[in-house]
Amino acid sequence: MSTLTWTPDAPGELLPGWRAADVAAADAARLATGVDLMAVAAHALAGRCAALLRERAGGVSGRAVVLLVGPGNNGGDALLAGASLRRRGAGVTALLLADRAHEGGVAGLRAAGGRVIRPHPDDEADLHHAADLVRDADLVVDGVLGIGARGAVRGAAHDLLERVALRGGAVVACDLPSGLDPDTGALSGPVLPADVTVTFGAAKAGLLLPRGRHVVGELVVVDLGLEEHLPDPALHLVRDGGAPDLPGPHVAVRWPRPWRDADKYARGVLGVAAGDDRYPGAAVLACSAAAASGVGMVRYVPADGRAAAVDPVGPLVLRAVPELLVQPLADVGRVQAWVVGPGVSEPDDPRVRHVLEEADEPAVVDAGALQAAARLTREGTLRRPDRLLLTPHRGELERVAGVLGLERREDAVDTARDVVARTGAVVLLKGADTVVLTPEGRTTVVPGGPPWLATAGAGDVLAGVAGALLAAGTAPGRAATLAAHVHAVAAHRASRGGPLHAALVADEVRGVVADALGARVPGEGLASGGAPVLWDDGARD
Ligand SMILES: NC(=O)C1=CN([C@@H]2O[C@H](COP(=O)(O)OP(=O)(O)OC[C@H]3O[C@@H](n4cnc5c(N)ncnc54)[C@H](O)[C@@H]3O)[C@@H](O)[C@H]2O)[C@@H](O)CC1
Ligand SMILES: Nc1ncnc2c1ncn2[C@@H]1O[C@H](COP(=O)(O)OP(=O)(O)O)[C@@H](O)[C@H]1O
Ligand SMILES: [K+]
Repeated sequence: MSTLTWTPDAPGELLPGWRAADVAAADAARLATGVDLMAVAAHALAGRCAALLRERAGGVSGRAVVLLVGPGNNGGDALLAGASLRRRGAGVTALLLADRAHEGGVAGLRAAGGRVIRPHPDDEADLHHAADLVRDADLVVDGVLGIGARGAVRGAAHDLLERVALRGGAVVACDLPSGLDPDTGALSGPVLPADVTVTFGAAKAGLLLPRGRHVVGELVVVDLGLEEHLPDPALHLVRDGGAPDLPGPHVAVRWPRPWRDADKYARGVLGVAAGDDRYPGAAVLACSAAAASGVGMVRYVPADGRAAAVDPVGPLVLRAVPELLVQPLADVGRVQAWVVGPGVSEPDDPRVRHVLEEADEPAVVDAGALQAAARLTREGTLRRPDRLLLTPHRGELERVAGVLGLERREDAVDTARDVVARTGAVVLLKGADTVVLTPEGRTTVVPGGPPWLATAGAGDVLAGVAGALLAAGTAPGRAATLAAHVHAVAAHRASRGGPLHAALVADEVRGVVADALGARVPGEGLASGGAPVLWDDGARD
């Protein structure tokens, strides 16, 4: 599977993505100014195809290019790019896979000397021949469907894609890989994973969402001058620092830093209400990760109101983080934020009740506290939802949605959006990639760690990192995005391509943050440079 990178090296911390309808409307507005958008799009597409041919096949002239052409303008782009490649000496064959094809495109390719074939959808020999052409090509341009796509690819294109889906040669997707839903990234039917996706005018949201991201390859966004015609983006993707184990500029700019004469209380005290006799390790992991993230102090609150002297979990936590305080619920000192739920197995744990029903500080609500948050939402008694960050994985999200009585959705991101709307809290949806959704309607996709991160306790580490950020005054939405990114980068470092366990991820967190803060922030010199930087209040999200 390819991973997504994007070119040119766009400035900024986040890559925005838009809904197909918004891009189509912007296209129309721009077309009305008299610009030949298709010519610009096809020119850029041909340029990237030529570059890929040079990289992969040693040149353009004499190389075999096959165009998969659908009924609309997407096929038109591919045909015109094919004409350009033909003029550069490539052998270009267009396979027309629908009952109609862009007329100007077909004429342009023919005029340049390209070959045009229309395989009969019911003729086995025709399809067989077409599949052979695709398999033997140095480069395939996927121009079957673009933003006009509705559902899985149908007809001859479907049958052909099914036959060639696992071919080895280079694939360039025109605007988007056909079969990928431009809004949700859902893949239906056969899809040719692309080495490069050349997308026009603006990145489509589906190219950045978890399900779509992995068939996009390198993403090239062609500037069509649409900026002034586009509304706010539907979502953003967080960029890394150039490699998965390097933190991106997002962290350098937004991670809270202590000012010069800060003290431990002002820097943020985190209460951790996690772990019990069944799951003591969750407390260790959440506290270790919080300490590694730069919190001023951790107060660990054991189960059942037990004093430190008799609680069996306290000594384990103290061994991992000697500087923390073990304080039973009745005696816990002031905190600026909470982590509640990791490793909490009793639904009636008094710590959960305290944090969700009595406390007013911001809180990360994870694992054993999620259903209680849902139940209290239903009963209308959940306190300060706008200061809560819910961190479910898919299974937990389903259960939360069930308690809330929400309609079943096919896509977990849609379910998460419904949970945000119903609870008024930020939701961080865990998975191979992480998606953060806020009540203000902001959706941020954070590229995940390696699949090795799907391991017990990894979520406890994430909760600790996010809790430290909340304690420092970072708003829940921003804390979620920062924590998920640092967690993923730390996991890449802990893994180095091989197995990891959760405690190793917590160990890497400190180095990831240090590297991010040592990095230069564009226009600001050294990120940590001299002048006091106050914990900010999240207003910049
Ligand atoms: N609008 C513009 O000005 C620009 C459009 N451009 C290109 O035009 C594309 C959009 O063109 P269109 O609106 O013609 O849409 P498409 O080229 O995506 O094709 C949509 C057509 O395919 C058919 N179709 C839809 N879903 C199907 C399915 N599941 N299986 C089989 N056939 C299906 C429908 O008949 C529909 O008319 C963009 O993706 C982009 O490549 C670019 O040239 C840039 C400028
Ligand atoms: N396939 C995967 N690839 C990468 N990261 C994953 C994958 N599956 C889960 N993760 C990440 O691993 C962590 C698992 O958290 P969680 O399910 O809460 O585990 P636990 O409850 O054992 O701590 C999350 O950060 C999640 O995003
Ligand atoms: K396409």
